[in-house]
Amino acid sequence: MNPLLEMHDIDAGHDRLQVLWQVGLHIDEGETVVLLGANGAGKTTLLRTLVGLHPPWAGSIRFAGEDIARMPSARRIRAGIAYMSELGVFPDLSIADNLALGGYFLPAAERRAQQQAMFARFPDLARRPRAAAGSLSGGQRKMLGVAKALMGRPRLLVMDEPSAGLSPKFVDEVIGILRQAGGDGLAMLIAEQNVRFLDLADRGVVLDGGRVAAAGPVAALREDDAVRRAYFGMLAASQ
Ligand SMILES: Nc1ncnc2c1ncn2[C@@H]1O[C@H](COP(=O)(O)OP(=O)(O)OP(=O)(O)O)[C@@H](O)[C@H]1O
Repeated sequence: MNPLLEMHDIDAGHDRLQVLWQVGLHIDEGETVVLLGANGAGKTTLLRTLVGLHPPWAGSIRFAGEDIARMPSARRIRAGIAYMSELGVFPDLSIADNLALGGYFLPAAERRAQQQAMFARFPDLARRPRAAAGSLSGGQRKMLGVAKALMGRPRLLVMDEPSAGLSPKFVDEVIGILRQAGGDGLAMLIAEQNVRFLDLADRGVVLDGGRVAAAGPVAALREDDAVRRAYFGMLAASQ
């Protein structure tokens, strides 16, 4: 199968501080990949580089066969890449307006149809569509973030720490929502510190100090002693 996304030899940083060192990553159509790493490992920098919010210093990014490394963010969205930042939603805007923003590039009729489809898929959001997103519970807010990202019918959904700030109960809820969001050929890249997200994944990539420390199918990663010691032990202990 041809990869949907291929990133090769990505170097990136902030001012003169290099954060990513020759990072490579690929995702096939419909595949879910979890990007694991401790605080400061470079996960957010890598995701922002992928979606066009942070220019890489070096390296290549191909999406659906096209070189997108210098493509502006707006065109990457139109090409099928949706990004859910750690914040996810605009808390002062209504649920309906958050969804409408997610479908900003769609023709009006399609945007309305997609909004109805999201309300049907996530009934919790349909109860009070005019309520501010900030009035939702933590889990529901993530649900809205996912629905907003799905509005534009992406081929790849990129998420930065969907579990951030959530209690274990809501983490379960978010994992359930993402399970529901998958399928239909949607690929997902999820940056996380919470190893429980590996349950969702086909493959994992472990970033350590801005370098890929390990990558492979989830089962193989769980068996990798170095990875277990460095991450799973530490992360399991932090749950
Ligand atoms: N805007 C910035 N200016 C300067 N340094 C930054 C900036 N953003 C991130 N960094 C630094 O880059 C490194 C990687 O940060 P990044 O946010 O990519 O890691 P992360 O793996 O997403 O961490 P976290 O899980 O804490 O969000 C860190 O050392 C961080 O201090």
